[in-house]
Amino acid sequence: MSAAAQNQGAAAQTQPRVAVLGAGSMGTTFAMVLADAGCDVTLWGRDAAVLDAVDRTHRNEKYLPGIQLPAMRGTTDAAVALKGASIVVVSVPSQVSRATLESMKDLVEPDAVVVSLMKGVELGTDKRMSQVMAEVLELPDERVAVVSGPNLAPEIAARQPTATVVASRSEATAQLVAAACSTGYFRPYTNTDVVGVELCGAVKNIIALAAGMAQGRGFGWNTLATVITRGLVEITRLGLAVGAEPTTFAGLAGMGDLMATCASPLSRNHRLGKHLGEGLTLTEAIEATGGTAEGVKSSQSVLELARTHGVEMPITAGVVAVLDGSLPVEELAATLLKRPQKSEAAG
Ligand SMILES: NC(=O)C1=CN([C@@H]2O[C@H](COP(=O)(O)OP(=O)(O)OC[C@H]3O[C@@H](n4cnc5c(N)ncnc54)[C@H](O)[C@@H]3O)[C@@H](O)[C@H]2O)C=CC1
Ligand SMILES: O=C(CO)COP(=O)(O)O
Repeated sequence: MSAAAQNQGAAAQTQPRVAVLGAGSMGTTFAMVLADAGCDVTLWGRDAAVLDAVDRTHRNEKYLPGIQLPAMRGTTDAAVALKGASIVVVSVPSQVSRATLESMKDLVEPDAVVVSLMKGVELGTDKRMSQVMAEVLELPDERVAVVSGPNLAPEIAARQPTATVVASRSEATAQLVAAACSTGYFRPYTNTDVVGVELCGAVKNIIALAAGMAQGRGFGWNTLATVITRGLVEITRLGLAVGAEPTTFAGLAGMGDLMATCASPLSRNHRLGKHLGEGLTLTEAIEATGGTAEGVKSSQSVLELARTHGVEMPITAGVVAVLDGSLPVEELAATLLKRPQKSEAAG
């Protein structure tokens, strides 16, 4: 089926101009979704060879090998990408989002809606990505949105069906972004719970590291199901403490993304955890995994955030301890299982 035939988005009628910042696997994939949905897309990144190929041949062999992209522009010039863009999508690694946005803040159109695809929490400030974007670009709530869900980039790039959540405090903004990225294979649902949707996306990466570690140790489905289920309890506990809506956790951004990321070897966080479980050092595991595994750094900021709010997150604390070398990975399961007995109803 052609991209045009797949397009079911209202965006096709309006052709919003969209800048996507970050030409890695997710930035390029979401640029593809937007273009398939009828948007006029410019992808920005730092690597001239990558962006030149995107511009001329509509391919990004470095991050999406074998995928033919729809027509879009590629550039390393942020001014070119941002000029006239009514929607700006940010998809760089979370820990460089502030510096990236600082360098472009004067180029963003004054009424543009800014959308985060990033699933991390900033080290040092413990801020979610929408908070970083709003702070740097001085955005009101109605110009901020986040997209999060079970969205492994290689599967979306193959145009396999999935759904996602577009969250904004403004329902109108969520609807605008959802219309811009709605295709025959990508179905966005709207939500106004930005805090919950964003935290689910960041914390599931840490739980996926733990799931990968379990797999690397040779444990099977019972262990995986336990990590996923108790991981969701941790996500819910932190989310509720910082003001998220209870219904978000069972949704696509919560349970949906947790399942995809914990179960799939396509997840970098899962793979990195597995390498650690198999006995690689952190440096070796990062090297062997490739790409951005947000949970490595965000585990520290999420644990900080949890401590600030008096929330217990034992899996996250265990992952942090394995990553900083204070807990051997072989001892993670025993450390978690020997904690004092408690009622499941206590959450
Ligand atoms: N890959 C996936 O399946 C999904 C990723 N995400 C999120 O998307 C965000 C981006 O991840 P990916 O695209 O997957 O990562 P990636 O590792 O594929 O690409 C990262 C991109 O950021 C660029 N970059 C690195 N440092 C930079 C800097 N200082 N300034 C500007 N650009 C810089 C790299 O050159 C590369 O183009 C992450 O927060 C991730 O959690 C969300 C959903 C799915
Ligand atoms: O967020 C993702 C899927 O929804 C991608 O997970 P990884 O960042 O672990 O690859």
